[in-house]
Amino acid sequence: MLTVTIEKKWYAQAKMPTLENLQLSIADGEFVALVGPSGCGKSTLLNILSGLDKQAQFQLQWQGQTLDTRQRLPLKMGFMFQDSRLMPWLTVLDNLLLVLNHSAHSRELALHYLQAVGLEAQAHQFPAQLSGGMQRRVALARAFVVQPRLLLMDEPFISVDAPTAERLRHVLLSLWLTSRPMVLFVTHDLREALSLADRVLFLSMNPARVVLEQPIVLPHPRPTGSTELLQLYQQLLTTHPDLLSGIRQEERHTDVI
Ligand SMILES: Nc1ncnc2c1ncn2[C@@H]1O[C@H](COP(=O)(O)OP(=O)(O)OP(=O)(O)O)[C@@H](O)[C@H]1O
Repeated sequence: MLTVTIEKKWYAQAKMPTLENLQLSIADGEFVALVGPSGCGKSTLLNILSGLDKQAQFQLQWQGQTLDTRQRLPLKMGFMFQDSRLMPWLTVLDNLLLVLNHSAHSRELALHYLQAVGLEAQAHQFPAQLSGGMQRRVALARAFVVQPRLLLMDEPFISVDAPTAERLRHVLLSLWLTSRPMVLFVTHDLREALSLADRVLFLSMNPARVVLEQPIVLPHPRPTGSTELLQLYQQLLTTHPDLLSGIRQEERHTDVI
């Protein structure tokens, strides 16, 4: 179990803290989705966990032990961001080898993950030769090839069309079910959160706190258009209309785009 307690994160020019007294836990092998309105601090939270942001006051506990937050989290971590962030001058295979530091068996491992995302045949192509959806699959392979214990995902399927996003979620789930890292998955899209996660955490606006925690017990696969998932979605909107209104507006905005 990983527990993070953020006492305070206050950006220099801000009128109030972005995060305050925010606590969340992720069990070993658990997939947790984090939803909340734009600007509430989701990326800030991932930056703190990843070690990019060293200015926050926070505490980490891993397996009951308090960790020294001046050091990086002693867990192998993987990341996936809103854009695929592939190196354009490297082939698909070399993009994966880069994060493996060309260690022993790294080529074999990289090819294994490219096969897992259905891109073995594209190993020697460059990112620009691939579609946007394929580039996201390379980014997924790169996130998993390091065999992370904790995977931080910041809206990784934003701005791809709905069928491609559905396929990417399917690939993500098959990778996750094989190796079961802890996942913290940020999204604006409540249906996406419900389709992937074991548990969904809802954040309030600044200072952001976890205001609702929803376990999801539906079996996988859970397509975003399935009756069970839509029922759960509607039920949440009916039970927590105020809380979810900010998120729903953003979903509508995304639909329009
Ligand atoms: N480097 C920074 N300096 C000052 N303020 C910042 C900085 N980064 C983020 N902020 C502010 O902190 C708040 C939270 O930003 P953050 O990007 O974490 O939100 P978010 O929930 O991830 O938003 P979105 O869903 O739109 O990506 C926002 O008000 C933002 O303007």
